Amino acid sequence: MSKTIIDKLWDSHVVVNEENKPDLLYIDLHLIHEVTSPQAFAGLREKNRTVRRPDLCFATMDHNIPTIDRFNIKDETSRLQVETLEKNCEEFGIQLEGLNSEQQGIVHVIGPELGLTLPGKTIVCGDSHTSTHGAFGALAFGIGTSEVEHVLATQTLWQNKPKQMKVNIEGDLGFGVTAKDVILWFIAKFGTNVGTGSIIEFSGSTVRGFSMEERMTLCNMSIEAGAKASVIAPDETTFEYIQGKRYAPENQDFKQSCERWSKLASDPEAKFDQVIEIDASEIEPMVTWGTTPSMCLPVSGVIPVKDPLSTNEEEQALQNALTYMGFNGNERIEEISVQHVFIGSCTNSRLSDLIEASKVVEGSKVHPDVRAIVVPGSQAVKREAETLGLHQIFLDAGFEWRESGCSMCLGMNDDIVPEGERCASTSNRNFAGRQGKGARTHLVSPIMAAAAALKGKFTDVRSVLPVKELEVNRYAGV
Ligand SMILES: CC(C)[C@H](C(=O)O)[C@@H](O)C(=O)O
Ligand code: SF4
Repeated sequence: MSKTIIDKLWDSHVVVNEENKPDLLYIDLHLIHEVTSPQAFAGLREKNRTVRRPDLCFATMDHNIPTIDRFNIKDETSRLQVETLEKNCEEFGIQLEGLNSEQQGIVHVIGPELGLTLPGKTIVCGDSHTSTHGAFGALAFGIGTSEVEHVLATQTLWQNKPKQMKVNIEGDLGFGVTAKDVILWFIAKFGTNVGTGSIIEFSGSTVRGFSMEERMTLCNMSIEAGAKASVIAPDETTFEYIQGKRYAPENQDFKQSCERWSKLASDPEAKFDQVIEIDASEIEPMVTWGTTPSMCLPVSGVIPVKDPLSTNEEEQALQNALTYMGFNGNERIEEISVQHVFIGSCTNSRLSDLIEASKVVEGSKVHPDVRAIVVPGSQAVKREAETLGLHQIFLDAGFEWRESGCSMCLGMNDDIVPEGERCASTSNRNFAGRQGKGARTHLVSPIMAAAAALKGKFTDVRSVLPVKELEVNRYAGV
């Protein structure tokens, strides 16, 4: 029988399969961070249990940590979570990349760059953006804290098999259009529920042409389209990225792995529950204006006012979003001024993101009314960027250059957007209060964020630099 890549990944991990019951799946890699693990470890302790496979767990701290003076965690709860993770990892024998580790970083950035994230694996983490790892042809999804405890204790997880959706993206992206714009455009067009109950396979020539970092951006935000997970079939680009990574298979083992991984593709006749076709040439640089990622327009767009065709509920959602964001409707995106620019997060803090943003910034100055920060996704990204001199380009322009962490992506650490102020952010969520109480978030690509930093308002990045400067970077990563 023909199988999709999702069937292949799923079926090869089923430990128990009984009719009308969820399947018990074996988990190959369990990523852990400080926010969603404390109660899970406490649960183990209460029940006098151990961690079944500490060697398949890997922990880091990223959400709560400061990005300036990183050892000085002022918030009590944050400090407690970080200290608790340290104690738990020590007690249960789990490898932890803590604040003084050269391998520390956002969990979804370090998994791939260390070669822990590999095709064919099942990967879970108590974090919704675990979908990022699907870019490698892994079955990767976020789990809740009680499931974290279950995986720690058993290395398995009960799961109902989701529906399957194929999103096929064909053709070349226009100049200045990035993977971030593709996923924002997709959510703007099909909504935040299009993927609900499904795993998405992204396919097509556009996706094949993407670097691993671009693929990760796409899969990272599939969760904002409601999907449980997303996956991209591994290919030469994937293998090239993995080769030589710290924990990746080596030599003969690597060659054999590649042969095995090459079979992880949907069979031509395989059936999906839904298929969506996208023409990449339609996509433009995008900016969110509201409080969901689907409230999003091309940079040339105008913020909506009342839509006569909308239901009462939709009308209310629109009005609430306009009020929260401080708009009346009818404003042009390019009129919106920003006070903060954040280049970072597990969506867009990898080396290629920083390289692209630096090309926009080089030789210019941040607008005097803007505070702009660059937060590399990991210590490795930071080191690589510094070797390339990117930090100097950003610093010379007036950006702050920070230590790695989740930072301004969410209001859980010192990097907060003050009430009523606007931030052009390369992160993935823009709901009310995400970057701090009353903060107004606009999601964009790294190059659009860089352009906004220079102009003090949203601007079409395509007008900022000549074409040759902005050739999409195919750098394979650190
Ligand atoms: C803190 C964590 C549970 C959360 C998530 O699961 O996504 C965070 O990473 C986020 O992006 O909102
Ligand atoms: S960078 Fe943002 S989205 Fe990613 S894990 Fe951290 S908080 Fe979640």
